[in-house]
Amino acid sequence: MTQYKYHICCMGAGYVGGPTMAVIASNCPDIRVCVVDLSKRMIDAWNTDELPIYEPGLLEVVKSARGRNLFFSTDIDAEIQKADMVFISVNTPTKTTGIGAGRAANIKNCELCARKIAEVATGPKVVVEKSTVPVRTADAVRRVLMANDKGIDFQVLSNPEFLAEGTAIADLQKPGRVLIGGMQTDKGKAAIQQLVDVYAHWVPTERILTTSLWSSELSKLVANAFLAQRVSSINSISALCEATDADVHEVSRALSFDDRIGPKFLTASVGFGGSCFQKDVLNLVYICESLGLQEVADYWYQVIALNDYQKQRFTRNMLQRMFNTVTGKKIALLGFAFKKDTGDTRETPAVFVAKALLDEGAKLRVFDPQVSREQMLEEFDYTCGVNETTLPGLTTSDMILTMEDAYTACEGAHAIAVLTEWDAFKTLDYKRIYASMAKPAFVFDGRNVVDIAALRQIGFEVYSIGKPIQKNQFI
Ligand SMILES: NC(=O)C1=CN([C@@H]2O[C@H](COP(=O)(O)OP(=O)(O)OC[C@H]3O[C@@H](n4cnc5c(N)ncnc54)[C@H](O)[C@@H]3O)[C@@H](O)[C@H]2O)C=CC1
Ligand SMILES: O=C(O)[C@H]1O[C@H](OP(=O)(O)OP(=O)(O)OC[C@H]2O[C@@H](n3ccc(=O)[nH]c3=O)[C@H](O)[C@@H]2O)[C@H](O)[C@@H](O)[C@@H]1O
Repeated sequence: MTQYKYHICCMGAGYVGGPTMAVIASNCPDIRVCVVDLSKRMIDAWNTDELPIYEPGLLEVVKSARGRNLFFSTDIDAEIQKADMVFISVNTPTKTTGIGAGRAANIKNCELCARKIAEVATGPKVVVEKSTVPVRTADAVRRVLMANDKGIDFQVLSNPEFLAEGTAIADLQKPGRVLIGGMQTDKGKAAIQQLVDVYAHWVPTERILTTSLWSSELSKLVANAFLAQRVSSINSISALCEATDADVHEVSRALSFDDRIGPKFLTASVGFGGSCFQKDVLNLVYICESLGLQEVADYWYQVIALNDYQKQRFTRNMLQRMFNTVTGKKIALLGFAFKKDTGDTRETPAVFVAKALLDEGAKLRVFDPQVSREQMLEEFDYTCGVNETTLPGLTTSDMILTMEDAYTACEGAHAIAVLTEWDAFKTLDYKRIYASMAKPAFVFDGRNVVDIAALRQIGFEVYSIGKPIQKNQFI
């Protein structure tokens, strides 16, 4: 039987738990890592080569360690008992009801994990908050754990994750930084060191930062808020560019040469999506409001308000350019995921654009290389309440068709809306697409991926975020 130096259990086998633990296991053959989840479906999929999430390079990493020192299981109690260290990597979505609804993060799942650990543990453990949580959640986790009546010692650490979907493996293999927060007591420092030792297997120690628990928890929320703020900032400028014939790409580039600003996160878009930016900024807003810091809350809330404006602005422009009606018109949506190289659709701007078009009576033909029809319809239902019962007299198939490829999606369409920046959309045969579409044929590019000049040459009427508008094309 293999002897492991250390045992890790991770509760939550989602976008963070799965890839993070796979990378730990592949870099630490001396550590046994087991990822557990309440969802048998997720665990079963992790044990096949049809992983439950799409992430470039993930399957190779999983295969390199699965069965050696990486395991996926639903036997949560047994795996917690075996572990020296338990990561909590469960979802912390925005609350939908009760106090703080629409703002506060729901940490119910984290608390349930802490209760489960306290219930089944038979020896001391380091418990690591990997989920993104409101600042001071570690205190709640610690109190739940310490309320066990077995006299077991638990140390709680905060180790927020900074990976981005689509680049998760690269981000995990070569992280910009690993952040570990812990109590500044002897036991707390010893626990911090245990986690440092895990990451030090492959991360240079100068990139492993240690802080207090509260600084670590808060830094994660603030990092996402700063990133989201940059996207909202450049998106606000995209509206100004369209009004002045400036080009947002040129403006971004000009900014990026200033070292103090830098080149990243300056790409204007139809709006940011994903499961975290909105959730985490709203959570920051809620925390500030709860602490009576209303001006600070208002400041950060603008990041969300601008993002909503950007999504609405995109759809309003489509409507206005298409003679103020899309009723009965076929519209091809290219892309549905919230960004390229992922199949994740949580908070995707595509669903908001799609919902607004459906409200106007459009018929949607959607293509995304990584999103199934089932998942799209789930997203419509979850985010906008659109389902068979809310489309009176219609089935969802009357209004939303998912297509095999971009070409069939565009056949007979009046307009194309590019909503995810998949590389493949840059090199489509747009001449062929143009020939198959109703005329005038519109392209609304929410991701600035198409070659505007080339498409205009073919005959398309093209509108891209933050780009000079082509005036009087048909006059
Ligand atoms: N998705 C991302 O790119 C990133 C997410 N985060 C944060 O990481 C946390 C997890 O996010 P995701 O992995 O995206 O969520 P997810 O929804 O993909 O996965 C969470 C998993 O936890 C499981 N779970 C829930 N309660 C459980 C319990 N009591 N016991 C065992 N399993 C349980 C669920 O069944 C689900 O499979 C969130 O707090 C999120 O804000 C942080 C950085 C990046
Ligand atoms: O906490 C999290 O969940 C993660 O949130 C983001 O990662 P993610 O949401 O996966 O993806 P991003 O690359 O940040 O993109 C978020 C959204 O912003 C949009 N975006 C991003 C960059 C940009 O310049 N413009 C822009 O519109 C993307 O298209 C996407 O819709 C952060 O980048 C991660 O560091 C963080 O760990």
